[in-house]
Amino acid sequence: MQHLKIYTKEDVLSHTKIRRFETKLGERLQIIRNPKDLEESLQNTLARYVIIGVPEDIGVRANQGIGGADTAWQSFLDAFLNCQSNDFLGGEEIILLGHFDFSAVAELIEASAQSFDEKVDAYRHAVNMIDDEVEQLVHIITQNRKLPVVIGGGHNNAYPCIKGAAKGWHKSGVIPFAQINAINLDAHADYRPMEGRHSGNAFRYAEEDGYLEKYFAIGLHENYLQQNVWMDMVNNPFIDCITFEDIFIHEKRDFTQALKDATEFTDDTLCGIELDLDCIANTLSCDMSPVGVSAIQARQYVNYIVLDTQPAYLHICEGATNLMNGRNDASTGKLISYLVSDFIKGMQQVY
Ligand SMILES: N=CN[C@@H](CCC(=O)O)C(=O)O
Repeated sequence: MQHLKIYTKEDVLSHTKIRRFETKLGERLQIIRNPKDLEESLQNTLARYVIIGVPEDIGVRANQGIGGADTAWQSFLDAFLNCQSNDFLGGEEIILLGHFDFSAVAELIEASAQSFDEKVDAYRHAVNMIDDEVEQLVHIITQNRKLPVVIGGGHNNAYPCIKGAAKGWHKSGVIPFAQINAINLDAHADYRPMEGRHSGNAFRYAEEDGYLEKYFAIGLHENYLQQNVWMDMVNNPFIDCITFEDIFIHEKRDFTQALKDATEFTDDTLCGIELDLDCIANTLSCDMSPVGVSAIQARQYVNYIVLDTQPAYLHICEGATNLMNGRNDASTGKLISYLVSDFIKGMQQVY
């Protein structure tokens, strides 16, 4: 994992504003004690949740999308580390492990690719390297029975999350086969064909490679569902979905019923929890939209799914604070921070 940067206490405190008479999460959460031996550090901590950043937009660019998914991580840290440590969330139960830095790879591609097609090919090739490193880290975390909280990055990282978690939870003895389920709140199915890795085909690759058993997508926007993908999904008994239109426009099922259907469909084994921020209306993300669920509904999604499933990991992706088309919004990190704290608080209610 040559691109992984493991954080020190100083790294954490550099994002934490210390204030008298109060304690912030950044003062309480844990770091990896011995970066030279990640496994040993994970084995010797009572912390249960391991947060990692994958601030890259290589997968999005490989999908011909708008870059910028590499910009949300730092603003997430600024928000999350300055949350109050209190009875609702103390912080000791969390390890902030660090982040991957693939920026040199993206710079090299930008500088050397000669044409649009060459660039797309190079980005798709680079996603394989990201897949390998993210998978390896998720594998190590889960085989030590810790829960990865992965902040992206493009939705390409669902593939290494699923693969790494399936292998790791299997190795730990928690599941009998290296195969898990996934629930995804998203405007897009990300089940595009296997044309080279990118942010739009993580679930297809995970299924074809045998690491994803069942997949439930909630809130897909009909306008952005490719007909071939739709046909493949409806003809696959291991995949189910409900569109945004069926919930909010045609009102066939309400949001809570859709969440219940998702957890019932995937309740036979551990389940990856996926959230693409482009499904939240007006949230700065690679395929931002004026139409979508509210931030409160996204928080309800995380809380409901955690309480009603056996989580394998949490992955929040595609958020940005600065997009390559010039749009900015500094609040994305704070939104991610709410979602991460909802996940950990929810987990603590159950386990
Ligand atoms: N993860 C996002 N997937 C979408 C991207 C759409 C876009 O950026 O234009 C998809 O492949 O359809």
